Formats: sequence, C-alpha cells, structure tokens
Amino acid sequence: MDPTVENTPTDEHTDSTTQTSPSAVPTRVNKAKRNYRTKKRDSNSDKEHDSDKDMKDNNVDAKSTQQEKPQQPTSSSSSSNLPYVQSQNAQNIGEIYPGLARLSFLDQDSGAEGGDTAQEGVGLGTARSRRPLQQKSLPSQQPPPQTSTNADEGEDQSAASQPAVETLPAPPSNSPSATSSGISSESSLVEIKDTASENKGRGLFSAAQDVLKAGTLVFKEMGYCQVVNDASLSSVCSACFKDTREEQGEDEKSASAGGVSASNQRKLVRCAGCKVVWYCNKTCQIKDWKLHHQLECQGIQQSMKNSVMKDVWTKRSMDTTTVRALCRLIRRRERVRTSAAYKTEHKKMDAAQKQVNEVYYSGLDQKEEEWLDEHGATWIDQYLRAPAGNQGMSSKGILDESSQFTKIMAVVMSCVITAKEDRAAFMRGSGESEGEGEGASGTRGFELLRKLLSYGFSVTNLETTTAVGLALYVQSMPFMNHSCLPNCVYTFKGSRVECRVIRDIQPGEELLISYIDQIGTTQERQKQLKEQYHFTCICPLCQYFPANPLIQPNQDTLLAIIPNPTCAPLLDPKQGFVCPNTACVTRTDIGPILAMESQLTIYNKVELRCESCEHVTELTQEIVQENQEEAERMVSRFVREMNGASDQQLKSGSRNFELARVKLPETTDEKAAEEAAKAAAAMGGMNSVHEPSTAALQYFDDAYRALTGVAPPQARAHSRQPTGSPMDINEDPVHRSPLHRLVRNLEQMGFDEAVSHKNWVFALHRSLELERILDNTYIGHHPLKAVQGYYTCKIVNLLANLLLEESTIEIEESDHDQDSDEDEEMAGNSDDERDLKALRNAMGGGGGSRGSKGQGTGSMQEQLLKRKQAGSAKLGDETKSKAAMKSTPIKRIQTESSRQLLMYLKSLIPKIEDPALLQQFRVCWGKDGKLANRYRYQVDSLKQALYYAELPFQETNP
Ligand SMILES: C[S@@+](CC[C@H](N)C(=O)[O-])C[C@H]1O[C@@H](n2cnc3c(N)ncnc32)[C@H](O)[C@@H]1O
Repeated sequence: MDPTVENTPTDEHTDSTTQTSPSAVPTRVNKAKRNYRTKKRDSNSDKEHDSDKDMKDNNVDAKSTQQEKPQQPTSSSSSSNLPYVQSQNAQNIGEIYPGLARLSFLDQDSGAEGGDTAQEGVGLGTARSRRPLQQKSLPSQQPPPQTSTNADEGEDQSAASQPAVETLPAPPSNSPSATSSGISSESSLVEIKDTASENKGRGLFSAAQDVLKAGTLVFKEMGYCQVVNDASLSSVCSACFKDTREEQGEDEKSASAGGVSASNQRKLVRCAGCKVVWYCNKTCQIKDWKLHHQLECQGIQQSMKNSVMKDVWTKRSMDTTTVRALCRLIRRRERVRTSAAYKTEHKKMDAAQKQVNEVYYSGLDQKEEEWLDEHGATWIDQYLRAPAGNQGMSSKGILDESSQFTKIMAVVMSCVITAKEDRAAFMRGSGESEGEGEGASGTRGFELLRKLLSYGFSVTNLETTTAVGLALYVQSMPFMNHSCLPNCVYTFKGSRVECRVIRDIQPGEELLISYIDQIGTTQERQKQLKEQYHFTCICPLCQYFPANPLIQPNQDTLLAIIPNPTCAPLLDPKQGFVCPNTACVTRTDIGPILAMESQLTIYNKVELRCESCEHVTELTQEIVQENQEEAERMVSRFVREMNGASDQQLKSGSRNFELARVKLPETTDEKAAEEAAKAAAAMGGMNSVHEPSTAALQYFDDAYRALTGVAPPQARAHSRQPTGSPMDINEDPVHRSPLHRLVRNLEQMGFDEAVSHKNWVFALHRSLELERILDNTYIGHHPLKAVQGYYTCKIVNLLANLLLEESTIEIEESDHDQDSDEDEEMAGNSDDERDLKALRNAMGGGGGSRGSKGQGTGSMQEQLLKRKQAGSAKLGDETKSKAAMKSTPIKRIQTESSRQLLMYLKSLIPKIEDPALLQQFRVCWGKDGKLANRYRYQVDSLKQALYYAELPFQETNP
C-alpha cells in the first residue's frame, strides 16, 4: 500500500467538491464550478499565508521546540497514542495547550498587517475580540479525560443488542429525540421510522400533531465531527466555519465605497503545530483544540514523521479532507468527555466573543456537544448503517477495491495509530460483523470510513453555496432520505446544519431533502444518484417524469409534484425540451427532442446546449426510442385523464380536477376549505356546475397571481351567484372565474370517448380545443402544453397517413395477393397500422376488413414510394377499376370513413393553419420554432395526403 501512488490527486486547484467530498457524501455538484473559482483564490491566499507566516512560525517553532516536548501519557490505553498530554500543574496556555503557545496569530495581531482598525472594519472581531486571551484568565484545566476505550466500546456493544428505544438517550432539545422505533419526545417535530416501502431503509418523518408549515425549522444539529475541506482551509475557520471570502467580498464592496480596503481584510491564522488548519482567532482555536484539534494536531505531526505522509500534509499529494474527518471521528469516539473543561471554557468566554462567534460557531451549544460526546458513538455504531438495498455501500467492496480509500486509511492510521499490531487490528476492522477488528483506538476503521462516506454531508457556505467542508451528523440529518422533489432544505450555520420545511408537511409525512442539485433531467439526476449514492430514485418526479420528457404525472402524484402553485413547473426543468437548468434565468429553450431525431440516426448521441447558460443535455437514440414508446402509451392515458373517466369522477381524481385543485392553495380554515372543496368538486366533473364560492374565487385569484405573476386577466367582483344557479359560460364572462370556465370546458370535451375508441380525429379536435383552453389558463410553458402539442402532431400525422392510405388503398388491394405475406408482417409490426385499424373500426366498422391489414402504411413516405413505384402519382383508371372489383365491401367502408374524415378535416384545417395556434406551439416548444416547423411539416403532409386523396383542401377557412 503506497499512499503516494502516481494518480493520487495533487492539484490543489481542482474542484473542491468532487475532490474533497467522497463520492457518497451528499454534495451539490454544480456548486463545484463556482468552487473552482473561489478555490483558485484560496490557493493563492494559501500561498500568501504560507509565505508570510511560515517564517514567523518557524521562528516560534525553533524557540519553542524544547519547551513543547510532549509529555508521556499517564493513564488510559488510548492516551498512549497521544504525543502531547497536559501537565497537571499547567499554569499557562502554552502548557495547557501546547499548540497555542506557538500561534502565528499572536505575531499577526501585533504585526503591521492586521491592525485593530482593519479588524473592526470587517465587522467580525472587535478590537477586544481580536485580542488574544490573557493567559492568566485561562483556567488551569485538566486535559479532557481519556476514558477507557474498552469500557466505552463495551457499552456500545451491549447497547447494540438492545432495542433502540431502550438504549437511546434523548438528544438535546434543539434536535429531535428520535429513535429507530419511532418514539419521539414531546418537543420533537421529527422521528425516525422505517420507510416501509421503496427500499429506502429508515427515514425522518414528521412527528408533529399539526401540519408543519413551510418555513418551519424542524431541527438543527451540530456535527459529531467536521472539517474544512482542503480547498478552503486557509479561508474558512476550522472551528466556526466562518468564511473569510465573504468578508473579502464585503471588503471589496466597502473599499470601492470608500471603506476599508480589501488588502486590510482580516486573515485567518494557522495552527503553528501542524500548519494545516486555520482559525479566525484564538477563541476559535481554543474551542477546536479542546474539541478536536489537540489530538488531530498531534496526529498530523506524528504522521509527518514518515516522509511519504509528510508529502501528504505539506505538499497535499492527496486530499486530506476525508482523512481529517475520519481522524476526528475516531478520536472523538474514543473519549467520553466530562464536560467540566468545556463548561469552564464556555463560561470564561466574554460576552463579546460569544456574540461574535455565536453567529458562526456551531460548537457553542454546550449541551449538545456534551450529548454528542456521551452518546454520539453509540448512535454511530447502532444507527448509522446503510440500508440493505444499498448494495454499493453495504460491503467492504467500495473500500477494498478502491486504492483511494486504502490510501485514506493509510494516512488515517499514520495519524491515529502507532503500534503495529493496532494497525493490523484496525485494518481487520473492515469485516462486516460488529466487534471484529477492534483496534487499540477502539474503532473499526473501515466501518467508520464507510459510515462517513454514507452519511457525511458536504458543508456549504450559506452565502456562496460553495462546499467548504465535510461533516458527520448523527441525530436527525443522517436519516433524511432523498427526493428529487424535496419538501425540506438544509442550510448551514457554520457547520451546524438547519433543516427547514419548504412546503406544508402533513403529520406523519416523510421529510425529504435533495442530495443533489435539482437541475438536470431525470436521467441526469438518476445517473448521479446511482453513481454517488448507489440507489435508484423512484420519487414521484422520477416516476412521472422519467427519461421521457413528454410524460405527465398521473393524478395521484400531481399534487405531490406541484404541491404549491408557486412551485408549479411553469417552465418545467425536467422536461428536457426547455433548458433543464433551473438557474437559467432566461429560460432559453434548447430545442425539441423530436427535431433531433434525424441527427440521432446519424450520430448516436446528440448534445443539446442551452444558448443562454450552456447547460448540456444529452440525447441518445435509446432515450428517444423510450420517449416514443412512452408517448404511444400516453396518448390514451393523457387524454383520458384530461376528461376523467366516469368511475374516477366521484373520486374527484380526474386530471382536470387536480389541475384545478393545485391552483387552490391549501387552507386550514375549515369553512374556507369546505368552500374550496365544494368549488373544486363542482369543477371536477359533477353533473351540475355551480358558481364557485367567494373564497374559492379568491383562492383562484391568488393562485393565478402566484402561478403567473400577474393579476387574473379579468378584474371581477367576487359576487356570489345564487346557490345552485347553473353556470353558463356565455353569460357575463367577465364575472366568471377563468378556472371555472376552464373546468367547465374540459368537462364538456369528452376526450375519453375519442381515445378509448382511438378516434384520433375526434381526439385531435378535442386536443386543439384543449390547447386553446390551456393557453387561456396558463402563461408560458406548461408540461400539458408540450404534451398536447406533441399529441396534436402525432394525431395529424396519423390522419395524414390515413388519408394517404385512403388514396392508395386500391393500389394496395391490387398488390395484395402477391404481397400478402409481406403485408401481414407489416400490419403486425407497424404502430400506425394498428392505429389506422383502430381508427377504421371507430369510424365505420372496418376492423375485420381485409383492407385494414393490407394497407402497409408504415409511413407516409413509404406510401409515396409505393405510389411512385406503381408508376403514377395519381391512380390510374385501370388500377382503380381492378381494385374496385377486388374489394368492393372495403371500398364502401372506406368511402364512408373518407367522408367522415373530410368532414373533420374541414373543421380542423383552419385550426391547424391558424397562425395564433402555430404561435402557441412556438411559445410552447421553443423560440427556435423547431416544433412549429415540425408541426408545419405535418400540416404539409396533411395537405399532401388530401391531395392524393383527391379531397378538397382550402387554404382559407372553408
Ligand atoms: C443518508 S442515508 C439516509 C438514511 C437511510 N435511509 C438509512 O436507513 O440509514 C442515505 C442512504 O439512504 C438511501 N436512500 C436515501 N434516499 C433514497 C431514495 N429516495 N430511494 C432509495 N434509497 C434512498 C440510500 O441507500 C442512501 O445511500
């Protein structure tokens, strides 16, 4: 095992998120780009710090080498690993905290660079807070006692065999008291329970009695261990996670406004011991020292004695983020701290410092830190375990097979384990069974790494949203499952995580976050989730917006997907036709998939690049194929749902009902809710439609405004119609609710009839109607519109084919005898063929006819080819009469169907040609009008078909 293997990442400028976060750590990938920029700055500032401080550090180091010689441990097996142990009689900070005696901070503070004015200017530290603590004022403390590891582990092991509810101590009040059995304390808003389905393992659920309102802070939680990532070490305080890059930004702003210059910005100070971590000031350093860094510092220095490891720490021959996190985790587990030292320290902090640091420092919550010290290890051992379904995480596979992980373990061992035999035990700990491989450090190394990788979270800067560190939480956060349509978001205050609800959550509902950035298509998201987190997401969004961008959510999930009108996918990021980058403000369309089909036949893969944000969406033939197949299935489903099948009406479950419903904000006001429900029920397909209540109208107005950003098109008084008075859409339309009219119109459309009989012509008619209605109701792009547009095209295409067949039937018939086998095959294979057959059935009972399977339509182009092959663009008299003789009954039926078709087409043509309609498609599908072009192509096909069918075609309204 050689930790300096060539391909170890060495470039400090590489992306911090991907580099510093293990693949399984929830992180925000697109932030990486931004990170890259800031990282360069980090790296520069790192160098700056290095160059101007190392000398000072070296001087101090040289002076203090002798004094700081570590004392030997006096007790406790685990302390044998510790190079530094506090003197019982320590009277000054140098004795108590050896590293502090060598703080470069002291030099800096008194140096020319970091004056008080500048420090005050940045707003974080007052002159007072920036002053080093008086050595006298520091307590003469005992070092944090190192309790017997074995005893600690013994406790953990016995607890592991007990039911969770009996063994788990309640976390402090600001976090949920959660148990795996679902029992929670009174104050808890959340509880951990098995998810029962979806193979997700456990999840975090609302334990509140009432609805958790959007915005509610459901829990906040401190990390059991947290580290700043390598890229941010010199810019982010390793204790409070304060990011000085924010200050730099502020400085730059204030400098340009005549304030403190950026060059005077406050800088972090580096630990002179290990020269790895940086802090705001001594307060932060002390805190981190007590909690983590004392042992970490010793460990790093111990590691550096090995020349290979030295390169890791000094030249960053590999990223150390995970290493440091794991070391902290191992170390913290080793001890059960008495809180005395921490308490004393906390009390001694002056108020100003508390105030300053409170904002950022996540370690101030003494109670929680104490709780974590006492019980965190138990939680990690017992409760953090990857769900059974998560094969990628469940075995030692990912660890053993990855040289990267082996390297991490090597460096970790060099920091935390000295004895050879202990290392062997530590490595053996990669076994699955509990208790195997207990090392002298009392940890199972690989097991802990696995947990860190599974449950670690990438800490991000709230302001810049860049990844700045890695933290392991043990109470609530690690139990949160993923959804691409989350109902919660988490943010960080320092390294403390806070979880808030973003839409109302019902009692008992699962709380879900998104592990990944939500931009991107379902395919992109699923790929990332699979690769990074080893599961296949089946959240409603993935199910109902699968690879197919045309698919619509079904009625059951519509509300889940559009829970709140303000979140409605007006510009659906998952569609793929519209730029999937939600951050793309201009919403530049990337062009329709359909238009890429021809390219896809040549190139296997086509990339659609958003002109505005350059987001790239990848298309493959498989994706398109999948889309097509799904679209076929969706034709009937979509249209049926639009109308609502009769058995569904009572369930109020039809799509139009839901469509209406999502526009009505939920209310807890019983009366208002009742009114809204009545109005919605009326809209959803009841026989008689009543005027909606005033409240319902008001809801609609509000929803409309939220949905569209503008006031409802018609200002109207919310006067209530006499109860029971039927709605007449022609009557006083100004005073009618657009929603009401929409629903009424939908109700009258009767799509199911058309679709269940595959009567495409009728369906098209309905479809065009619906298109108008939708356009009146929605502004901008709406998935329904996209789907509608697609189906309209498809239907027109079918019609065109049908008409072409009508015109060529006799040729077909004449060829039928000799081509019968071939035709049979075609009939079986062609979807169009089946559709046409169904259409004939619907339009005149031609289902059993020989002709219906003898069309061999395939495509219109095929037909035209056949026609050409027949030697005539128009039917020859000879052929006609031959065909007429052969297939008289078929002809009769077809004539009937032709008449019907003609009738429909006459009414459709003006609609198809309607410039306003075409404009709608353009709006709907993209500024480049690609779909519109395609649509026009369909119209041209139709015209052509009409021509061949010798049916009259009028350019203007008939
Ligand atoms: C941070 S843990 C979440 C808690 C986890 N369910 C448990 O029981 O410990 C992350 C792991 O939970 C599982 N998980 C999270 N969200 C999921 C989802 N939507 N579908 C399937 N598995 C999921 C995956 O195995 C993932 O690696």
